[in-house]
Amino acid sequence: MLQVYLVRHGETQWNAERRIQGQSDSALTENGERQAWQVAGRARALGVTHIISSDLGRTRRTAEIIAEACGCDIIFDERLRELNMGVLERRKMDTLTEEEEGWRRRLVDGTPDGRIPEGESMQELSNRMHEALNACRELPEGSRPLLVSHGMALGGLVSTILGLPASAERRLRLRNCSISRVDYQHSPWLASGWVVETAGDISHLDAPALDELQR
Ligand SMILES: O=C(O)[C@H](O)COP(=O)(O)O
Repeated sequence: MLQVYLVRHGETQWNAERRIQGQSDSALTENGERQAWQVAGRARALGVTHIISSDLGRTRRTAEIIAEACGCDIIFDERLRELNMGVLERRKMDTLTEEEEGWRRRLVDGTPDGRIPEGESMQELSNRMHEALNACRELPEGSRPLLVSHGMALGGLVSTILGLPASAERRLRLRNCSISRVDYQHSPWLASGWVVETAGDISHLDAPALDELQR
């Protein structure tokens, strides 16, 4: 059985300011760095052997901290990037017009073909996330990989493994530096292929991120 750990990056400046990131970027806050060290300790205890990360700055920094704790190299994979949020990237949520908030709400509420103008749909996001996850099956026997990615990207991946539409991803609360685990297996008791073992575990963190307290 292949066990794959899924980690969302640490809290960023824009998470704390409630500014939309998508494939734009902002640095980890001090709290985000601390969260990354805490999840890194958990990853070391879990025996992680490979770290595969989105190439955006916030995931890159989180992956570097986990790699230092685990003594692994990092493979960067752009398929693990956050949803492209088109014209709304870099905008503060409380400055959106009614029309813009409507585009965002359609994504959050789970309209299957919702997309922000010039952005990506949840199905497109989920397809590339599955490709990146399936690439883990090529790693040597006994590997225990950890993917570092983003809230909507990981939410879409876990939702679709559960058989929900990719647009159901906002039904999952995947907090900064939470760990989820998915297994590739052929147990007689479970559906063949990927199954979800845990989603959104934050028991290794000593405090939730600022943006999470506001939700
Ligand atoms: O602002 C965003 O892009 C998303 O809502 C959250 O993305 P993140 O997981 O990269 O913070």
